[in-house]
Amino acid sequence: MAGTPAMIDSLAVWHAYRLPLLIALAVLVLTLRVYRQFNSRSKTAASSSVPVSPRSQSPEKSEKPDAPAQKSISPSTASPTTKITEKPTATPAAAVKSTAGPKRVQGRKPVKTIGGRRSSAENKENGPRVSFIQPIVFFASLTTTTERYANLLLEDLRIAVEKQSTSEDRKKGILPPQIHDISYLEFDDFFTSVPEAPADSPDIPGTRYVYCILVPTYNIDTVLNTFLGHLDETHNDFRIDTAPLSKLGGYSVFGFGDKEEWPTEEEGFCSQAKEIDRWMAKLTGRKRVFPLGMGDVKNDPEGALKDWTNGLLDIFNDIVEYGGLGEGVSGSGDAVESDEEDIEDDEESQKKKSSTMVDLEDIKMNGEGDSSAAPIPVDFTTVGKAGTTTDTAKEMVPKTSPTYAALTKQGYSIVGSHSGVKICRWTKSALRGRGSCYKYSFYGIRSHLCMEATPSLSCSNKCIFCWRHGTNPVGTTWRWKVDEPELIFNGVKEGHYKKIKMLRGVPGVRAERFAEAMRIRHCALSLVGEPIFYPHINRFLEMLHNERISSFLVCNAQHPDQLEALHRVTQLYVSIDASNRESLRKIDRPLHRDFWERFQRCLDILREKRSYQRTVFRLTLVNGFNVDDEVQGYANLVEKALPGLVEIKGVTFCGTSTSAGAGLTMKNVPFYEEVAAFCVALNAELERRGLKYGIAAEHAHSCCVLIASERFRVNDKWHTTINYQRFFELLEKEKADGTPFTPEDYMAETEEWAYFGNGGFNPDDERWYRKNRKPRPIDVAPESAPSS
Ligand SMILES: Cc1cc2nc3c(=O)[nH]c(=O)nc-3n(C[C@H](O)[C@H](O)[C@H](O)COP(=O)(O)O)c2cc1C
Ligand code: SF4
Repeated sequence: MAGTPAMIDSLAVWHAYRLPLLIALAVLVLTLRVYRQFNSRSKTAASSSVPVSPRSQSPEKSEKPDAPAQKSISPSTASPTTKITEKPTATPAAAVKSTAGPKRVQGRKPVKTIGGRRSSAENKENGPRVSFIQPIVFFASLTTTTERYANLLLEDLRIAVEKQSTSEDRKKGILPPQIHDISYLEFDDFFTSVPEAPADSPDIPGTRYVYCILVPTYNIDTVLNTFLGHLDETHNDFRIDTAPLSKLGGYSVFGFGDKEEWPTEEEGFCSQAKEIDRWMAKLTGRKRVFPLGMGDVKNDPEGALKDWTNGLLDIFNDIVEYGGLGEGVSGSGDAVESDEEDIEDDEESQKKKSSTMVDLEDIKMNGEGDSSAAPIPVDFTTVGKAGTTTDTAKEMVPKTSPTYAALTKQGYSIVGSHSGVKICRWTKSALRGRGSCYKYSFYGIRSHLCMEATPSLSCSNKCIFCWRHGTNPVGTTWRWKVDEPELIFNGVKEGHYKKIKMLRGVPGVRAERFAEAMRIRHCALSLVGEPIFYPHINRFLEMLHNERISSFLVCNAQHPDQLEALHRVTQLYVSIDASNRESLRKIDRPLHRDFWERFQRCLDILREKRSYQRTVFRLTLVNGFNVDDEVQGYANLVEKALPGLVEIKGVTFCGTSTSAGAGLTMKNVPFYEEVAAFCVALNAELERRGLKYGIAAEHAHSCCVLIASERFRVNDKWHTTINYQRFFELLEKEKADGTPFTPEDYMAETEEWAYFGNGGFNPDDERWYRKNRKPRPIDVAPESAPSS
């Protein structure tokens, strides 16, 4: 059928352009639909048919009272037995109560973020910089004990206020405390929303309340149950933000209980204080400024309260000094591990999250656990010569280098240009009363008193099982700028304390352990790298000892000259990663060509040092690499160096690309039974050779066993522990008048629970098993990794 020319033209155009035209049309229709959908949704929100509550019209503004500011009660005006309840000036919640209708509460829902980190935007939400703290003491008391202590706390706070500068134009500080008896309290005034800052505060926008809550525990029905009910209800009320108290500066709880009747927390000691602490964490968006404190009414409760108060005041000063809670605490800078509150406390979410749940000790600080924090390999071996440590020498880890970024991301604090400090998982565990590392069972080191540091991040090996070697600089000689030991010493201490402080808001951290942790007692120079590589290692050690900080130094048996020149340490380790040349080459992948000769020389030096120095072999067993048929070889090495102690542990699987490249998998991680069997075999071989050793202790939790020389056996009892006080006395005497001393002079009896066969877990601590996982070798692997 023929058409008109115009029709034919149109058809031709249609045939030529139909495809682009159809696509354009489809896009247009789609865009219109999306636009309309979006538009209708936003309209629904704004033009909801649900009537707006009259109280949602910014009650703070419209109902702000003219009434005088809240009155501060000082102990002088409050007799110990007076029930004191100061009503705050009209608060948003108070205003809400005066009219009928559902509550509407101002607050901030905590933002859930990956890994518990909060964005800077969220931090801004916390409002302006905190310049003034207004402490409020809340207490409940049936038989007046807690009330008495609440008044002591009030007095201490008042003294702290008086000690501050009194100048009129004071820009920051602590305001006079208030006190309230929970029994007479209108809960809504304080525990449904945050009252407004007192009108007489010098800086209203910069003033934050901090709640200090003191409660006893009663297993009968009391006001505490009503109070707990209110906290629960507030948190779960769908009309109220889950964290309506997030505008607080923070909170902390102290409980009183009776250990005679309720000896452990499992049996109910201070259980209600614990519950309140958990609810407050949720309601405030995890703003625990100081760990939960607990006092046993039969055993110096006042002392425990004093320690807690001192800690609290310290934090108050930090808050006003730095304008917020500081790093690591929710609602402030880097909310490290803040999501733990949910992981631990929220039973429901625990169930939901069980498949992905991890234990706190596994969550490494500063993104350590983050797979994106993959190590960046850096190799410095091609540059420089020994001794080129002039001013023009390069920095080992410059701030701008990828190595610096990778290490800090893994949780190291880099000090100066070549030193580092890091908190180990056992320190966190000990702070929470969940046990210390094997060094507690073997040598009496409580992990929360121990600092893990190194003055040299560089190493001369590339061990297959090292967590960090891909990240670390390596080299056979020191050819970098050398930092002064003072700088390193002060820097590592500062870094350590800073990291400890970051843990104060973590659930379960015990107030008394937190306070103890603020005084370093031990230093493990085994973090990573090679500490004796640092040219001023002896001066650094002297600084540790001058502050009575014990020194455990681990070296990799590759630097005999430095080992020979090393001064006395509390305990000297040499890593023995294999029993023969070939195996050592495969495992340690040393950079020195004469690595075996160096290794042998180090053993000779160790043999010489053993008369006046505690010496240790540290063996790390890797199935398929250094275990099979090597008992004889290890016995040869022991026979050569005659170390005082032999620590044997299973390798920790680190899952880095390096270890994978070396063919290391979970199969290479020995089970504890395998480690124990190896120790029995080695011990038998030593015995067969007439060498006087025995299996002294174990820490099954970290897959670690200790073989000790009979030098440390007195009256049929092992003495592998160290009397640190005695060590420092002897050291100081030696320094003063040259009186030498031996390892036997400062040994102490090993605890029976640590003996081989008894498990090695301190019964005073709470054994903590990871949930929802079968025990596997990795579960019992201890330190983050063997370092050198
Ligand atoms: C009936 C009763 C029940 C108690 N229940 C517990 C308890 O479950 N856990 C606990 O640690 N202490 C418990 N206590 C001890 C009190 O918490 C402790 O004596 C506290 O100091 C009392 O403080 P108050 O004088 O301020 O009321 C209980 C005491 C009484 C009299
Ligand atoms: S694992 Fe090492 S660093 Fe950590 S507490 Fe024990 S000794 Fe100290």
